[in-house]
Amino acid sequence: MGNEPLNAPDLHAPRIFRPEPGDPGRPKRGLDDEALRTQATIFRDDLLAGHTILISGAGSGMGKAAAYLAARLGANVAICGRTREKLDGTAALIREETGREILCVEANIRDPEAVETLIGAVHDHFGGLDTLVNNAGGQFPQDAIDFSRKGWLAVIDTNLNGTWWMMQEAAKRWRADGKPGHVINIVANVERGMPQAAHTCAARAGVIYLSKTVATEWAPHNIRVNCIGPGVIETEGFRMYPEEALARFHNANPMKTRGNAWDVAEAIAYLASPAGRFINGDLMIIDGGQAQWGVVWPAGMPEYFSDNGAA
Ligand SMILES: CCCCCCCCCCC/C=C/C(=O)SCCNC(=O)CCNC(=O)[C@H](O)C(C)(C)COP(=O)(O)OP(=O)(O)OC[C@H]1O[C@@H](n2cnc3c(N)ncnc32)[C@H](O)[C@@H]1OP(=O)(O)O
Ligand SMILES: NC(=O)C1=CN([C@@H]2O[C@H](COP(=O)(O)OP(=O)(O)OC[C@H]3O[C@@H](n4cnc5c(N)ncnc54)[C@H](OP(=O)(O)O)[C@@H]3O)[C@@H](O)[C@H]2O)C=CC1
Repeated sequence: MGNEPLNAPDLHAPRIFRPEPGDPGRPKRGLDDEALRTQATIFRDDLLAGHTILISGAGSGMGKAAAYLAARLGANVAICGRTREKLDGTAALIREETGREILCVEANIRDPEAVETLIGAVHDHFGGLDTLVNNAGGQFPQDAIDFSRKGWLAVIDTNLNGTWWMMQEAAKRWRADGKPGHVINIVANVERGMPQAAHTCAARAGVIYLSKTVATEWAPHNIRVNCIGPGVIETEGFRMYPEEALARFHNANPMKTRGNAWDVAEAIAYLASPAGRFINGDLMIIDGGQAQWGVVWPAGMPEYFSDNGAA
């Protein structure tokens, strides 16, 4: 697979991709319900019995897979997102496969009052919360120089502020109740930066160091805080990227492959289980080695980089 530039090498031409509503003519991506139903797991059936887990953005992708796996392992599951039908889809899958009911709350994590209500609803419904998974988030691919102010703010507000409102609110409740707690923040592999994803890179780096900091501050309250940094994981979220770019996403890592939502769901289950009890302030990278090698230009590679700089 070559690394030809996707766009004409005009340094002044803005690279913009906006998916059409409904994605006409585009393939569905990620693990569908059928695929989720048939995933095997190494974990025992009752691993998370009695454990309450709240997963944001669980109407699709990694959040949905994580919610489904947690329910299979016996957890009390609460999920949130902005779109009711997507949340209902996750609840229906879980009901059909496990017979368990989950709590679905329509909430925008950018709204701190909605977040306060959400955390309260989980406590009211299940009598507490053990693990919060901040998975909701996203971005669009664009050269940073062309970001609109609104676009920059949307990505920062979702991925940094939204994550913070959730973790702070959960921690306040844990402190008030004198209960232990655990936060898992889904970020991204930002170690080498991310061309055409600078907004999310800034937000995720913020979350990683926020997490490392409060992992210490909140240790006296028995609250652990960890991050998971996925590399290129094929999900419904790939609709944000043009097909020509997606055809090259495997070049992001030396395994030359894409991960899937189950890879991340199993890592979440591991961290939430008793096996994770001494893991705190960590960043678990699940990226097939992207931190060491690989290149992706999700909005099109500028000609300047097209020979890949290989010696
Ligand atoms: C070393 C190797 C590194 C490799 C790096 C590779 C990088 C590729 C990453 C691949 C791996 C990551 C994959 C994923 O994360 S997949 C999951 C993605 N899922 C999503 O992104 C879905 C959620 N995303 C969103 O909801 C939106 O993107 C957003 C976060 C912006 C949500 O904001 P909001 O709900 O407010 O959305 P709006 O549509 O109203 O947009 C607000 C403004 O944002 C600007 N905007 C939005 N879309 C685009 C676009 N496609 N291009 C340019 N600008 C955009 C715009 O200003 C919007 O306002 P207007 O509509 O009024 O103009
Ligand atoms: N897939 C990948 O390769 C990678 C993904 N990530 C990150 O992992 C997380 C999961 O991604 P993935 O499963 O791939 O993508 P998806 O787009 O499938 O999932 C993101 C979910 O977040 C929800 N969401 C977005 N904004 C908000 C908001 N303001 N409030 C509440 N919910 C919101 C969306 O639902 P709705 O729009 O209905 O609210 C959606 O269900 C994201 O943060 C993503 O950026 C990081 C690195 C790589």
